Amino acid sequence: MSWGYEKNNGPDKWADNFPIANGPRQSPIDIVSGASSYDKGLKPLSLKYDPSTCLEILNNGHSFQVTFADDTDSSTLKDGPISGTYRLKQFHFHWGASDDKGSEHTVNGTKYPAELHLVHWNTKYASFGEAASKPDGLAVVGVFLKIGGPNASLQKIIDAFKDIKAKGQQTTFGGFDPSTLLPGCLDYWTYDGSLTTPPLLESVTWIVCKEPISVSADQMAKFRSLLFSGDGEPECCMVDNYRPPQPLKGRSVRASFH
Ligand SMILES: NS(=O)(=O)c1ccc(C(=O)NCc2cccc(O)c2)cc1
Ligand SMILES: [Zn+2]
Repeated sequence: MSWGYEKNNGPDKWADNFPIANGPRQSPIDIVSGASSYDKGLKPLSLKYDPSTCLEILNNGHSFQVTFADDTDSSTLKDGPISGTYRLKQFHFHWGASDDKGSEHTVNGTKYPAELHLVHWNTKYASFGEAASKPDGLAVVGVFLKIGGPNASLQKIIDAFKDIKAKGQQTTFGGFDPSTLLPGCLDYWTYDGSLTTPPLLESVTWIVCKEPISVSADQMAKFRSLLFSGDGEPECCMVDNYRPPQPLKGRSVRASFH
């Protein structure tokens, strides 16, 4: 039985096969804004994305993800809390069965209906797979989604859902610019954490944007029409694919803003 988000294979069971689930730098966390410390040494994020590196969109049975060509430094993250150059590998989302939950990180206990993760790997290593096992190997930019007006950029992604409804389905998806999914203000919190799904590797510098982007209630409903299940299997809606906040275990959370 592989890991998932159901009662019998969900976050509370992951430690059975992945003991690092109870490790010292697990993600996500609840961000207590009053306990985060402003660090004037933190630089602004430098995100440079090339839409021509966008390759395909796929349903991997846990979320849907848009994958990028990462054989050159065309789409990169620099500065912010990191040193060196990190390449964009993919982005994906986590969301709830209803608008009152769905994000992985929370802010002062507040859950957002969804959270975007832009996943980057440190080019001091040869590949994503190698970087994923190093303490400074990955950097994930998290962006909260809140219910508001329709998001034109998200709509392009939603229009592709008909081709990736079931687990294992994928389709070409080119020319998409992920910077259209970023909020206007790139103020962020940052802390040392992990992947939020198995193998839960403790290799992620988390960069969580303070400002959410908007998504309409109808657009959120389309996310919930995707399936965890494969074609021909009993249909199981892809919802609540989020891990709850994990213990801080003494870590500090820094803020790039006052
Ligand atoms: N939700 S998350 O952004 O923390 C996240 C990002 C990427 C991954 C991921 O790539 N998992 C597959 C994987 C992990 C380690 C090494 C691999 O070769 C593949 C999982 C969770
Ligand atoms: Zn994620």
